[in-house]
Amino acid sequence: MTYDRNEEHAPRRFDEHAGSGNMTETSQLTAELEQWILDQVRAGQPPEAVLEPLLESGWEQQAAIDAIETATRGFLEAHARENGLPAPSRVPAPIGLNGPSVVDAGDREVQVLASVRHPRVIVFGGLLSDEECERMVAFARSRLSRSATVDLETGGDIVHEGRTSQGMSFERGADALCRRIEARIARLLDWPVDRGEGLQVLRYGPGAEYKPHYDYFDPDRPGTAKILQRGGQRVASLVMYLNTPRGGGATTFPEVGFEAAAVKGNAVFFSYDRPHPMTLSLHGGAPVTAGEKWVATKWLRERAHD
Ligand SMILES: O=C(O)CCC(=O)C(=O)O
Ligand SMILES: [Fe+2]
Repeated sequence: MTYDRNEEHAPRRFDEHAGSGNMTETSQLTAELEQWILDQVRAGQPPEAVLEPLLESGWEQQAAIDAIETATRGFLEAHARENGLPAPSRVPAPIGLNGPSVVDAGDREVQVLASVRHPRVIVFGGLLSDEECERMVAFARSRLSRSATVDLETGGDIVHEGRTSQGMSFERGADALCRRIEARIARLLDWPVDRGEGLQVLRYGPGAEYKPHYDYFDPDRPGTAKILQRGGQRVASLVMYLNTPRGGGATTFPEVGFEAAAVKGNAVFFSYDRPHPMTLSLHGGAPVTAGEKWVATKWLRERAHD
């Protein structure tokens, strides 16, 4: 039995697992296929190792992903319960491995520069135009300097104000530029605009860094339950580079020795299907060694964040 539409293109690897014989005309999650998928998951195969044979057999990518999700959901939930882990959530999954090199993001074509399976990381090229980056920086910079003036006038807590002046948050849909970028991100990541938080802009001066951290909310902290009422957990992050620092400033994933270079207009996306270190989503902004670094971060939630 195979799950091909076209036997001539039957991939050998899949045939070995599935045996040979009848050919199905359409992509269907038969009981046998469901069992085969579960066998792969139980054997510890990564999702791509399950997906690829289906794609090679002629399945549409989305249909194949849906079939794998359906087949594995119950198993993964039970596995999580038995091992004391948080249950996995659905996450934005914009492309598969060895997918297209260019993705249509509606009003712009975005390049796929690099991709890692675990942690799930994708580096995008040309997500923002130079002009969009410059407008975001100009807008944020004037806000930051204004807040510094207020500090001087009030003589407020300098350390605290100094920290907050390094960042500013937009409401979602705050202005036309934010709306345009948010719509593009929603299309690129196939994740609705209303499941995104407002953009957050950060500025790192020379020597500044963001120590490795997780972006999800720690389930063990007392304040987390209240945060989760509005849209659930964070399940993915998109860090967009608004300039190219003269030195340093990469986004690092220290557990896997991977870093995304900060290049103006590019972005690094990473997802984490549960609030747990097993996602390997620990990441940080490495020290800026020369010049400054500006980023805009978009966090994606499980549900609508209204
Ligand atoms: O600046 C970076 O490269 C990382 C930023 C980040 O981790 C965040 O905004 O949560
Ligand atoms: Fe982060």
